[in-house]
Amino acid sequence: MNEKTTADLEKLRDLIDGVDQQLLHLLRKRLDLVAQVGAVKHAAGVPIYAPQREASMLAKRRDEAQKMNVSPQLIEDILRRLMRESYLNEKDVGFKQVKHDLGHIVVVGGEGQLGQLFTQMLTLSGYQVKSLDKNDWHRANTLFDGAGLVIVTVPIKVTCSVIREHLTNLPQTCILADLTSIKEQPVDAMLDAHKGPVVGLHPMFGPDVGSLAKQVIVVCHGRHSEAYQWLLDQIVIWGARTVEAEPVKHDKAMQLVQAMRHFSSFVYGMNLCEEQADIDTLLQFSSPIYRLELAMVGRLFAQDPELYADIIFAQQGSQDAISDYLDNYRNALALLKSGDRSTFVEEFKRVAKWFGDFAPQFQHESRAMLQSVNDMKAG
Ligand SMILES: O=C(O)C(=O)C[C@]1(C(=O)O)C=C[C@@H](O)C=C1
Repeated sequence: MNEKTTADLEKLRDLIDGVDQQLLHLLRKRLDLVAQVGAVKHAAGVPIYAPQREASMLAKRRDEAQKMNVSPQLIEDILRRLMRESYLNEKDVGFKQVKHDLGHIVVVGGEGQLGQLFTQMLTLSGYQVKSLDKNDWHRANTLFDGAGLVIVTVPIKVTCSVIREHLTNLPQTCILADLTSIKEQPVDAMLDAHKGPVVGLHPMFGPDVGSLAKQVIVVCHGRHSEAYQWLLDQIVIWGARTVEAEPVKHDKAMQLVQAMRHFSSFVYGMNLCEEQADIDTLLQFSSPIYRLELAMVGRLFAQDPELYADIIFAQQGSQDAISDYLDNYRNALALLKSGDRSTFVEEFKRVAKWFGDFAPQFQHESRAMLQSVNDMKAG
């Protein structure tokens, strides 16, 4: 059935169409300017992401919006979305190459998704990148000859054996780095296998990010940091932020942030499957928050099970973190079964106090996310 309309409504809609078309022209104009910014940044080696510029620009536009009786949040949302577009456009121009006398780079596991992403970023920055995948070991010596940087990005379960068995004869000055999501064992293995510069990296994002702007890469220093400082500078030019961490501390955090988180999403999905839940019906009755939650769980099952098995099975300590979680779940269930509502409320308050200022901050952040989930609904 056609939507109801009137002649007056259609007249107004024509005017709106005109304004939207003007907006499109303005967007084109902005994109052209951003392309020029990209070229200037490329030449000067200025990072793609400029947080101070963003903050001052957003503050000014919010202020102006307020005076024009336009919602400050509206202009902020639009500008943030536009800046996301800028990161992608500026990336296409390429990046300034920080290190010129490096020799080539070898990505071990270059055919994997993360390997491909790093190959793309390094190539866009002017480096010569060669891939070494599982069927290429027979020509490893040729590939490593003259290499200035070797990056290991193979499944976690084989990372240490690949390093210990195959990376013991790299050129002395070559930098050895890895992108594994655990750090203690791979960094130890790299330090044992190679006597030159070593650095452990953990990109805190999946390979499907369009650009590295605002993304975080954890850096675990191994040896001779002065030799690979250029790589960290290069990463910053890509728009990412580097965060230094001790491998053991990093791995402990990963047990909670990754292994336990992914495991509970896995169980959530498994439970829906066991219950033979009808996802269409669930979605129909879903508030945005439930839809978001379902999307976060569902997206897990759109990806490679081997990858998640790798992450979840990688650390012995993850089992303890998951067992603790199960204990807490059991205790909370016992409260529910006993009908002890007041203790539940007390527990709730205790945890809320522990979250402190983060609780309202997360509420604020999630509000924007939930609104975008709602915006994306069609029909
Ligand atoms: O001004 C810049 O440095 C830009 O790259 C442009 C722009 C924008 O789209 O306005 C994009 C990314 C930066 O983080 C800040 C602003």
